[in-house]
Amino acid sequence: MASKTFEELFTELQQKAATGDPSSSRTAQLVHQGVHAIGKKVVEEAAEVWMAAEYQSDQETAEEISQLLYHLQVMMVAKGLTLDDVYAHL
Ligand SMILES: N=c1c2ncn([C@@H]3O[C@H](COP(=O)(O)OP(=O)(O)OP(=O)(O)O)[C@@H](O)[C@H]3O)c2ncn1[C@@H]1O[C@H](COP(=O)(O)O)[C@@H](O)[C@H]1O
Repeated sequence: MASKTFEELFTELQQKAATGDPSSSRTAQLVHQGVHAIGKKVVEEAAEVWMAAEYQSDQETAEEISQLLYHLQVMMVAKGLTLDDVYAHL
């Protein structure tokens, strides 16, 4: 059972970016650091998804995918993009 949907997480991250405290919110911290730092995390998490898919369990792969999706959403928030901006290309 999912604890939250993709859309619910995005709404939460928009709020964290706007009002969150970087000392307690990972999202606020990353948005404060900027696109360069977020981009490095996106690439790191993408590589971890690849390695998990090849060499680790399905559960570990799912966890890595969740971390990649989180960092992609943080990038969207940092750039001021909405879910509709991305869905328009699906
Ligand atoms: N879903 C996530 C999520 N997924 C991954 N992460 C972050 O990504 C990290 C995983 O990356 P790594 O394995 O590289 O961890 P790390 O080595 O400690 O990372 P670095 O500090 O080295 O960059 C985790 O430790 C978290 O900091 C997340 N941080 C937050 N969320 C959710 O985002 C929402 C807002 O969170 P806050 O902004 O922290 O309040 C909440 O619902 C959280 O559950």
